[in-house]
Amino acid sequence: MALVFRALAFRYNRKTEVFAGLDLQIDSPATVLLGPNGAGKSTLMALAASQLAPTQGSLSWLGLSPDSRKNQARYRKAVAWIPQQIRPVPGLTVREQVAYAGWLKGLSRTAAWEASGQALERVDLVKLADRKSHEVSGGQLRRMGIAGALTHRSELILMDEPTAGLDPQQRIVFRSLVEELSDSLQVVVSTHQTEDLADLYREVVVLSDGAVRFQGTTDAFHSLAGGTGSAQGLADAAYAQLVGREV
Ligand SMILES: Nc1ncnc2c1ncn2[C@@H]1O[C@H](COP(=O)(O)OP(=O)(O)OP(=O)(O)O)[C@@H](O)[C@H]1O
Repeated sequence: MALVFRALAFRYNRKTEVFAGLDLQIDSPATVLLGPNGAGKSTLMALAASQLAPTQGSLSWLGLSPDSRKNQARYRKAVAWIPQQIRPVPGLTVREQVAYAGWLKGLSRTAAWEASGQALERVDLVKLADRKSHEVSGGQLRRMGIAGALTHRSELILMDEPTAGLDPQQRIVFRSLVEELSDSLQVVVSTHQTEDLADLYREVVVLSDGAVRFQGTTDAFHSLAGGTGSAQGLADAAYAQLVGREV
């Protein structure tokens, strides 16, 4: 399990350089990416998903780089991306939308339909399978996105701010899903929520101004706070120490 960025540079335009030579290797099955607004988290996720291409440098997943059309197709099959804003195809049901995700990644129609049923069970959305996908809640939409990734057996799932806007109950559902997923595949999540850090994620990466300020286990992250207290209190204190701001 290794997502590797080497001397990665990326700019949106002449004014906005987000990364200028980033080196980062993510091996852990469950990693959380923290950072203040504008740190580059979403950009890094989109690069890792091969939705954006580096200006310079390289990235790879298990040695595979999305550096040609053929490699990109293979890469995107293995690496799934759940962006902040999921835009369902209007008119499709949840089950159709999930099957569509599998079909887009090369499954036959029959295989995609079968896989969508299994994936919906895994994310606990069977009851909503026949609901129109644009009529479900934000948390359900994200689970639908994950189900899409499971249809084509992604090995790495990148989730950008998956808990933003979720109520406490939806966060609990999401949490157990991440726990379950990280037993069999690699998960990288960007978030502003430090509350379930210790229980859910084995590794923390803190990004600020396009650079890695910290990478290590959640215990090592908490110990930066240099005291005792609740896991969330320690995480908040460690974070504030690294970037001088609150999450
Ligand atoms: N499409 C774009 N065009 C130009 N600049 C962009 C674009 N998207 C992001 N940026 C800029 O790139 C930098 C990194 O943004 P990014 O969205 O990756 O940060 P982030 O850490 O995900 O922030 P947030 O926590 O607010 O989502 C910021 O300075 C942002 O203004």
